[in-house]
Amino acid sequence: MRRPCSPPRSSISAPTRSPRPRPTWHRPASRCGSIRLSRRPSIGADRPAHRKACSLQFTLADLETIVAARIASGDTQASYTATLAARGAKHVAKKLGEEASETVIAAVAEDDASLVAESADLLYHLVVLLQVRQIPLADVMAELGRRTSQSGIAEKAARPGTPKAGTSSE
Ligand SMILES: N=c1c2ncn([C@@H]3O[C@H](COP(=O)(O)OP(=O)(O)OP(=O)(O)O)[C@@H](O)[C@H]3O)c2ncn1[C@@H]1O[C@H](COP(=O)(O)O)[C@@H](O)[C@H]1O
Repeated sequence: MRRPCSPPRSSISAPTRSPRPRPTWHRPASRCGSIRLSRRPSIGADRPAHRKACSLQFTLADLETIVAARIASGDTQASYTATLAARGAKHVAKKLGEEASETVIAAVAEDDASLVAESADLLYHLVVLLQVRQIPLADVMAELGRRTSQSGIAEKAARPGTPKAGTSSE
């Protein structure tokens, strides 16, 4: 599990009893250490995204940019993303499934910080999987955007073979 930025010393609270404490605080931009950056140009290209991350305006599109650069670098010595991608879509999908399970466990049995951390792991692995399959995140966002024209309940009711409201046996 990835660690978030450490807080300034003055804001560190007493240790919790949670087996996997995951603080949600964030360092000021100049001290942020949540994202590892290389000095090499290919990987250092995501420096603007790092600055953005540390100002709490980070987006999934920013993460996609970093992930794409790491995969393109092919640097399996320095990059977990490159290592993950090199093992192929099946392996990334398996990791995504594990992260999904950990997110579910965090949702039902752990604290908010754990759920936030597991959710970040889950989204990261999803972004890597989409990149490995060469599917732009924009395609997923477009699909989500398309769905805003209809409620989930209306969409489900419109599916062929779905019983009309009030006629279900459940
Ligand atoms: N957001 C993430 C991120 N979230 C989780 N992880 C990594 O995902 C890995 C898997 O987590 P697990 O807890 O499952 O660890 P594990 O079971 O020991 O993993 P395995 O060795 O079995 O694969 C860990 O190494 C985490 O560090 C991430 N690795 C990278 N990123 C982002 O990707 C960028 C590039 O990272 P690198 O490719 O490593 O340079 C980073 O700057 C971040 O922005």
